[in-house]
Parts: sequence; structure tokens; C-alpha cells
Amino acid sequence: MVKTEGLTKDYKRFRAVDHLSFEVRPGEVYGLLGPNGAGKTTTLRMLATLLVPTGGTATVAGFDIRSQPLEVRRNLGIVNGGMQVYERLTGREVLEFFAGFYGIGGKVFEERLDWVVDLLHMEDAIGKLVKEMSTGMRQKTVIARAILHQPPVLLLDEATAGLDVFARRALLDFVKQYRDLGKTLIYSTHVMSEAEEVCDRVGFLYGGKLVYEGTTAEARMIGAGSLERAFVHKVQGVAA
Ligand SMILES: Nc1ncnc2c1ncn2[C@@H]1O[C@H](COP(=O)(O)OP(=O)(O)OP(=O)(O)O)[C@@H](O)[C@H]1O
Repeated sequence: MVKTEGLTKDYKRFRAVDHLSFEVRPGEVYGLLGPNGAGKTTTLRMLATLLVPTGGTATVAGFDIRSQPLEVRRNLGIVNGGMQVYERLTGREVLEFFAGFYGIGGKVFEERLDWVVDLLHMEDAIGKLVKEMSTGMRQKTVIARAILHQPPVLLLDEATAGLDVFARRALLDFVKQYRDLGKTLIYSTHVMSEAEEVCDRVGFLYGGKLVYEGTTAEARMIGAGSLERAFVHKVQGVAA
């Protein structure tokens, strides 16, 4: 459902993503794990066609990110931690506005609205002004906005940043539910405990390179039951 081949991004002379190749299957949550600066955001922004790769390529739902960007965008949603939403609109108005971009209106919009409200448990948020929402409600609105067109691929970039324990729990539960609908998710984080809980497979990214890939269970075994230990072990092996 997502496939990258030698994906590379240079910022001037600095190589942020270095010949990255990985695949994510339908119905799978793939954890892109790495410390700050590892290249996670750059990778996801290339997949979302928001950044042009310097080298290599990728496909999303079978569409090439370079030559078929519109098709790619129709097939994915992206959520970052701390994304901004229009303060003066209600949750419903925000979603109505974005639905317009996808050509979703009328009865279909009402159906989609019911679907996201139900899926994300955002009954309280939908009628509230964004400026009056809690951080958790805002993040649910951001996610709802990203999935209104029911994309088969969802990219989550440090999506729990700044959330309290309840909002974080709701987000992790949502990730599993969305996967159970047969969707494909890439979950980028440096929080290993979250990855342990929601990811089926993980890739360790360090200095723009994929230094390890395996199922979450395999990775934990390397770290004697801890993904964090496995990560440090693998990364130190590369850094040494
Ligand atoms: N526009 C830019 N110009 C120059 N360097 C950049 C630019 N954007 C990112 N970088 C650098 O590329 C590297 C990878 O950044 P990226 O944001 O992809 O990492 P990340 O893994 O998402 O980390 P974080 O969690 O801190 O966002 C970093 O060293 C960063 O400083």
C-alpha cells in the first residue's frame, strides 16, 4: 500500500533522508521510529507529496508520488502533532470546510460527519468553537479532517505530542480501530511505548537511514522485551 525505493532528500548539502526503502501492507500499522532529526517528518512529507524527493521514489496506493501527486493525495491523510485549526469555527464548520476540498457535500457529508464523530468519540467537540476546545478535542478535529475522505493510508507524525493521558489513549485506540478497518497507517514517533502498543512492524530510522526493520515482537526480543533497548542497541551499533 506504501512502498519507498531509495527515497532520498537533501537540504542543500545535508542529507536528511538517505536511500530509504520500506513497504507497508494493507491493514498494517508501521512504526517509523527515530529520535529528533532522524528524518521521520521529511519522509512523511515526501509521501504526502508536500516535499519533492532528491532521489528515489515511492508509491502510495499504487500511485507514484512524483508523477501522480493528485491521486496520492486522494488516497492519504496526514496528521502532525500540534497542527493548527481555525479558531473561530466550530468542529462541524471546520469539517464542512475541508469536506469541500474533497468534493464531499450534502447527504454524504452528513454521513461522513456521523462516521468520524462516532469513530473518534467527538460528540462534545463537534458543536464547540475550536478556541473553546481542549487540546484533545482539537487533535480529534485534526484527525477527523484528515480522514473525512476515508483514505486507505493515514500518516501520523508525532501525533500524540502535547496530549494528556486521556487524549493520548483515545488516539492510540483510534489507530487500532482505523487499522481494523483494513487501513494502512504509518506511525512516526520517538515514544517507544506507544509504538510497542500500536505498531505491527517497526523501522528504526537514524541519520536518515533505516538501520533495522522487523515485527514489533521481533524487535522487542532484540531488546530483551523492550523496544527502547532494541532501538538503542541497533542505533549504537550504527553510530559506533
Ligand atoms: N527545510 C530544512 N532545511 C534544512 N534542514 C532541514 C529542513 N527540514 C529538516 N531539516 C533537517 O533534516 C533533518 C531531519 O529532519 P526531520 O524533521 O525530518 O526529522 P524528524 O525525525 O522528524 O525529527 P523531529 O521529530 O525533530 O521532527 C534534521 O537534521 C533537520 O534539522
